[in-house]
Amino acid sequence: MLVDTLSSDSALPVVVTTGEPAGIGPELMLMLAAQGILPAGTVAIGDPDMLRQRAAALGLSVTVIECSPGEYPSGTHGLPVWPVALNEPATPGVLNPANADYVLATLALAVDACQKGQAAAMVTAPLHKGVIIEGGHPAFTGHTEWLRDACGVDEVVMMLATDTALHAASPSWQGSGDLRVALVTTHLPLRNVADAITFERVTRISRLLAADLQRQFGIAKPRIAVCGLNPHAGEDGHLGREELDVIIPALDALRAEGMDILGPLPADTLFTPRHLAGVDAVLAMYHDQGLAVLKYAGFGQAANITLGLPLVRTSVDHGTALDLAGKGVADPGSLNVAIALARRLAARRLSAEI
Ligand SMILES: NC(=O)c1ccc[n+]([C@@H]2O[C@H](COP(=O)([O-])OP(=O)(O)OC[C@H]3O[C@@H](n4cnc5c(N)ncnc54)[C@H](O)[C@@H]3O)[C@@H](O)[C@H]2O)c1
Ligand SMILES: N[C@H](C(=O)O)[C@H](O)COP(=O)(O)O
Repeated sequence: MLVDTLSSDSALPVVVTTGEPAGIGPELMLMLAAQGILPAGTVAIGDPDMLRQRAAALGLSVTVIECSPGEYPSGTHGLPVWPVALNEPATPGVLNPANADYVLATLALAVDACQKGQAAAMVTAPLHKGVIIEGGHPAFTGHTEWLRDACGVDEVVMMLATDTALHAASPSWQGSGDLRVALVTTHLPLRNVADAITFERVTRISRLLAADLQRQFGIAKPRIAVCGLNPHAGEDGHLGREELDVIIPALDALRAEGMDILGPLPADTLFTPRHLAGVDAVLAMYHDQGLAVLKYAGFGQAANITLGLPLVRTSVDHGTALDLAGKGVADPGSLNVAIALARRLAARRLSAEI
């Protein structure tokens, strides 16, 4: 399991931004509500009329209950929604930059609610980075970086984790337990990755990862396995010098501080059960190095957690899936995992007062 079995006993709701309105986010939320598996105290943030139209189009029997931000009804079977109005009507599968500000407004409302103590945690359904950029936000690269700036912190860490506890019957992940993968670099072109792997960055991200594995996941002394950047972790400098010049000195410095760090290890064999045994998290150097493995192991059974924030934020392990939007066939499993994990992390924070 990712964390202990604490369930949220906070009186505060967990808020879920419904994401890109042309994507699958709105219907995944409606599907969970229609299946009756949304935990009480879950509130959606989005356009109520869009959600009603999407429910009707998909034949989902869900009563959308519009509430004022900060309020939510208890004991009802519908989907409580804090309203944010679309700028223009949304069509499933068809992106519209005019709604970029709507998507960001849903995020701002969720952050505000967490900061004001009106919500215990926030969960984000997928947004489409490209259309946010085209909608007038050229520096936008993703929720993770946007939340870092919105919360006024210097650094955050993107970590995705499988949660087989919620999918005990799934055969897809045959490793030594749940897999957690954090990233040194996130959303930047592959061409720029090597230059972004600096001593400073590797040490900062590793320290944040270890601190939040302790603080949020209750792991007293986390063991972190670190990937090399180059094939065969650089082959002693013959296949790239980043390991010798940057990563090994950074990991040596972290070990000298008392951290339990393995590596750098060749990334192609690090993700095998023998190497993962006893490891609490893998630190990958770049997005697809780590997330391809994580998603192979548990797509639909994993969640994305932003570490280093003053609030709890989880998200799905997938994107807007425009090819599936409006069809009612997308898998809501990851959204379910993300909501359950947010509740557990919020409960842990509450009990530990962290
Ligand atoms: N948490 C997030 O906000 C988040 C996460 C990942 C990607 N994205 C964004 O989503 C957009 C599309 O990205 P992409 O095409 O790389 O990835 P994607 O996850 O949207 O789609 C990749 C493939 O997975 C399938 N898929 C995705 N979610 C699924 C689900 N719930 N059930 C079944 N199949 C599913 C899609 O149909 C597609 O074939 C991009 O703008 C990307 O940046 C956002
Ligand atoms: N890197 C994430 C993934 O592949 O699932 C995704 O793009 C979401 O990132 P944000 O949470 O930063 O939007």
